Amino acid sequence: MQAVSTTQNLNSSVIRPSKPRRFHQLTRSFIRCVYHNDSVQFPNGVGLNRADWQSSCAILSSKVFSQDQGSGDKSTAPSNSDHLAAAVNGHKTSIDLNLVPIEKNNKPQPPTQKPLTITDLSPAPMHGSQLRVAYQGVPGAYSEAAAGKAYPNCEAIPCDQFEVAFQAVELWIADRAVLPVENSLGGSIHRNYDLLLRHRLHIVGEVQLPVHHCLLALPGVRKEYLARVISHPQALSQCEHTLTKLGLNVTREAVDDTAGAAEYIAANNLRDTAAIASARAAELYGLQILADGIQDDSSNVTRFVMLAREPIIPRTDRPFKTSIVFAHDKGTSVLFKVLSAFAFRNISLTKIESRPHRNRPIRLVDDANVGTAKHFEYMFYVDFEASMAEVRAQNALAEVQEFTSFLRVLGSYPMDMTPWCPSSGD
Ligand SMILES: O=C(O)C(=O)C[C@]1(C(=O)O)C=C[C@@H](O)C=C1
Repeated sequence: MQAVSTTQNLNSSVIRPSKPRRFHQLTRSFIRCVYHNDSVQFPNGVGLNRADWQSSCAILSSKVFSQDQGSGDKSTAPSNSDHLAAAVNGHKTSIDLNLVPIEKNNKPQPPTQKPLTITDLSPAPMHGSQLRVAYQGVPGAYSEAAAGKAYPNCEAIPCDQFEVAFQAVELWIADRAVLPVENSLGGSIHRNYDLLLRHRLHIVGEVQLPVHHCLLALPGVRKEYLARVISHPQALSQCEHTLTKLGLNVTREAVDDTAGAAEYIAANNLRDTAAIASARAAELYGLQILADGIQDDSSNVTRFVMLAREPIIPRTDRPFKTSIVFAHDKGTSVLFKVLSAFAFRNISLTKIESRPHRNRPIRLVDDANVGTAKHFEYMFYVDFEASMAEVRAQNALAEVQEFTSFLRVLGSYPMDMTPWCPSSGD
């Protein structure tokens, strides 16, 4: 299974990339030309004035840049300026979301497009005008569909890991990344929360995608022949009860993405294995649909965030959401105070998530009489329903800053307000 094993082998090298000397030199000259006049030009032609945005949210830059937990080791994680690195385009992709070759005789050609790996992240010329959007997985993955929903007509760039999608944007191989952060059945995708903190990309939007799973197998295979079901761990957990109800006597195996599971079955002609994946993956890899709509809940939905190198300028003429992450020195007792900064201003929280504090996971409290208490320390991620262009949001964050030792705004972005339509199978 190419995509799956590649991913696992690359894990350590991707997280700690080595930076050749030439990389730094290119980086500096490129920054000079992009940040001319202190304004940033997006590839789509939209100009941003950084001063406007920075003053409008008036946030906390010294804390923000000094205390990022994952990137604290500057020798290994790319710095902010490194992220605006040289124009690179070593990865030539050809696939269009709507233009996947499917032959008339029902013998589909599997897509030739390979997931981006760390070796593709090398400098090369700038790209053309089509927005290039990195996602994790191979064609047919839900993340690819989310990229297409977020940016219709984009060029979707498959990446073999979440981290590679982040790096693709940082290295200008892609203009945006679209990554899952939570699912209505499976919960949070913690890896991406951790990566948001470690990298310097900004959340510029969100998109919610109804996820409709199918059980796929090679043509002619019947459910009774199956010994194994493979898929992304989230997809397996989203279908857990239905698999049991179908009476399948199968082992479950996790792989990197749903469509990759379908591709693997087709490539290896596995007649005892089924994949949980989309109907589009069945079409792409020539599998049949044994069961349709096997998610445990028909309103199964995954929320994705769109990431860019620069923030968007927050507005007040439509509903906005803001995502922050913070930590504090005084244990969880501060949490109530932080949350009340929003409650007092009638700002609704839509999500709160905690992750272990990497640099300082445990706080010891010694009491001579009873011993040593060991408290876990956390990074808290909060989404709230307000734009950073609103004074109440700015005031709330100014107050939050009083209680916290670290605070970073991950992004202030338009809420996905598309009408609700549970997964229908397309
Ligand atoms: O494997 C895929 O197809 C993905 O896009 C990944 C992913 C996830 O990470 O949660 C996305 C949406 C679904 O919830 C299941 C899997």
